[in-house]
Amino acid sequence: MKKAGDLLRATRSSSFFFSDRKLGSVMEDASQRYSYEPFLRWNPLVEQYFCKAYGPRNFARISKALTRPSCYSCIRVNSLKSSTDAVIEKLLAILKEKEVEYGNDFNEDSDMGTGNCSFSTESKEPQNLDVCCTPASGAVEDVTNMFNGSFGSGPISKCQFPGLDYVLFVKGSGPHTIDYGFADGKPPKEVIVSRKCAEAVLRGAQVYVPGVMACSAHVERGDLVAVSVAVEQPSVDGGWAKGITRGTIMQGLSTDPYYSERRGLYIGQGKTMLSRSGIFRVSEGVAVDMCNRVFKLPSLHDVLDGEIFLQNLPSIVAAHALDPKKGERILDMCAAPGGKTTAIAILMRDEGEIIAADRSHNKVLDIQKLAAEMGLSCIRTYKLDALKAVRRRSEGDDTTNLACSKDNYDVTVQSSDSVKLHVEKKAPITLEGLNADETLKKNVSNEKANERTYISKADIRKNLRRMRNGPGRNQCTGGRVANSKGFPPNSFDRVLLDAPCSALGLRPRLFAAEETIESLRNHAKYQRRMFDQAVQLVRPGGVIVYSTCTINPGENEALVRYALDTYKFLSLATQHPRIGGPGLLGHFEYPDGYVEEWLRPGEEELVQRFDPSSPLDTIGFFIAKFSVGLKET
Ligand SMILES: C[S@@+](CC[C@H](N)C(=O)[O-])C[C@H]1O[C@@H](n2cnc3c(N)ncnc32)[C@H](O)[C@@H]1O
Repeated sequence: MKKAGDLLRATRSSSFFFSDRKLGSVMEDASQRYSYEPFLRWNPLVEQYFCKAYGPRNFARISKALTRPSCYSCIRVNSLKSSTDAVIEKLLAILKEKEVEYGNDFNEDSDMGTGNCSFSTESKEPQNLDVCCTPASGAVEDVTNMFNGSFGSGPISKCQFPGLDYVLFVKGSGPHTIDYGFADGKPPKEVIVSRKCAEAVLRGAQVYVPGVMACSAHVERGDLVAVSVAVEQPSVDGGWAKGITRGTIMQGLSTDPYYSERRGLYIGQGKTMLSRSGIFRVSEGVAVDMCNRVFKLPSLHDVLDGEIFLQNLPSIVAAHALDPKKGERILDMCAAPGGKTTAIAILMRDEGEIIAADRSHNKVLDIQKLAAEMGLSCIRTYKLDALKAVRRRSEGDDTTNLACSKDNYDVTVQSSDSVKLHVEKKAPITLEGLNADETLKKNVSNEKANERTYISKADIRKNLRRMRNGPGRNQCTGGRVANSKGFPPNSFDRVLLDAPCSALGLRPRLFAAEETIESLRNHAKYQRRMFDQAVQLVRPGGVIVYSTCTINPGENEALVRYALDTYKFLSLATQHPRIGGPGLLGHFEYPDGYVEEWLRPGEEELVQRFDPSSPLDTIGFFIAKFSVGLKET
């Protein structure tokens, strides 16, 4: 049986692994070199584990899908502020006005040099709005069916799933073949960016100065450059290294850094906003204005503040699965930046109480900002370690206090009228992460990874501010955050645990080998401990929804198995809407003899597993919903 890695390598070999001796020669096939055909590297044991879970072919498909962005942007309309039709109209006008068609938001007046990069409808790129990205499965018809043909000839479509007509899809396109201007053996001028920068660019961002690793000699402002990415490579110590010094000059020769490794890793063409020396002299700002992208997704981050929220479809479905009712008391245990919290609040028509907690002070501020932006008043935010979310008896009723930013004296206090701050007493200065479990913290770096999908407008504004003004003291935005000591058992009608996880479902991803079998198992341990807290906090008769954005069954099906085997009063509940696929049955035996159990027959249809390679073309995501029966005393 061929392993997924073998299959991937086999597909890749014809274009990627021909002799290095040919590289740099005029004989080199430019269409192969200057293409986007990434290959996702995994830790070998992790790859084996996933091959067992999915089968090698499926895993190869999933792995491939992860290297690409979804072929559409998903938008949730704030139905308390606007109507879906009104938003469609505004978005169409915005798209037209800015000519932000499929990521080509670069026609704004520019004082750049000449270059042939400006967007026009006569561009060489296909402008056919009906051309979606090739889904990983290759089944364009399936994607069209998924949208029930509702895109028609326009770029925006309403979601056709029952109850989700306030969700909009804005079509993107790709992968596009780009002519990088390789002529007569003369290589184009180039810019190499970091992997994280490249992943952001594939999602529609520009290349910012900190993301540039290397650049051709003699690059001037206004030059057209080919942008490629330096992905981590095996290092001599057996780990992975970036292996490129920032500021390296490229000569267009095979001796350039990562020359062969960058083959097939070209993400587009752009116009430099600074000269080579400028790029490495300044610390912020746009370095390359991407004008010709491999994937074109409309850039909608900065529009219709408060009226819309860019959110992955499975996240919206997770809020629905919780089925919150007006007037209920809901806990969102790991809530920042508040995407699901605000979705829940809107489903409750802003009536009831949502406790939105996160362990990070600054991220709690982000929830506040988002709630304020969306005009939601039923959300109370707290800084709380979900591992200590159940209040111990000895801590009495003094549930919360006020934690201020580290340099509170120097910053403007930001609070919002529409976000209730439950403030009972002024607290001493609290440092972020003080409560976090140190051992687990060492092993689990999920928080950072997870941040990547959830980009709130607050984040974008914050980043823009930082670009302009620098990070500021302690990188702290300042503001008031209520510090919680936890909540009494059985005090919530419903609990959402959108757990920090390995984030191996997020797209696009160009490197996955940082996760080992051990780190994956540590994520799972962390999640179980959080789940234990959720079980105590929800009342009998209540509901728990558990979700992750990873494809790892150890953090998904195995958590469900743990929950059902540990707490006999829990049962899996049916979810509405049901859009994802079934869960995984079976088990996996680790080399150390530990057997990880997944679902048993009959349980698989009760969870939702979003496969990134399926025609839905979403991120990898998992949702389980539990009904809580009478608890043992
Ligand atoms: C997957 S993200 C949550 C995304 C959020 N639910 C949304 O939809 O916008 C996981 C969050 O868990 C938080 N987190 C990680 N460890 C935590 C802990 N021990 N207690 C509380 N929050 C934690 C992270 O700060 C991160 O914001």
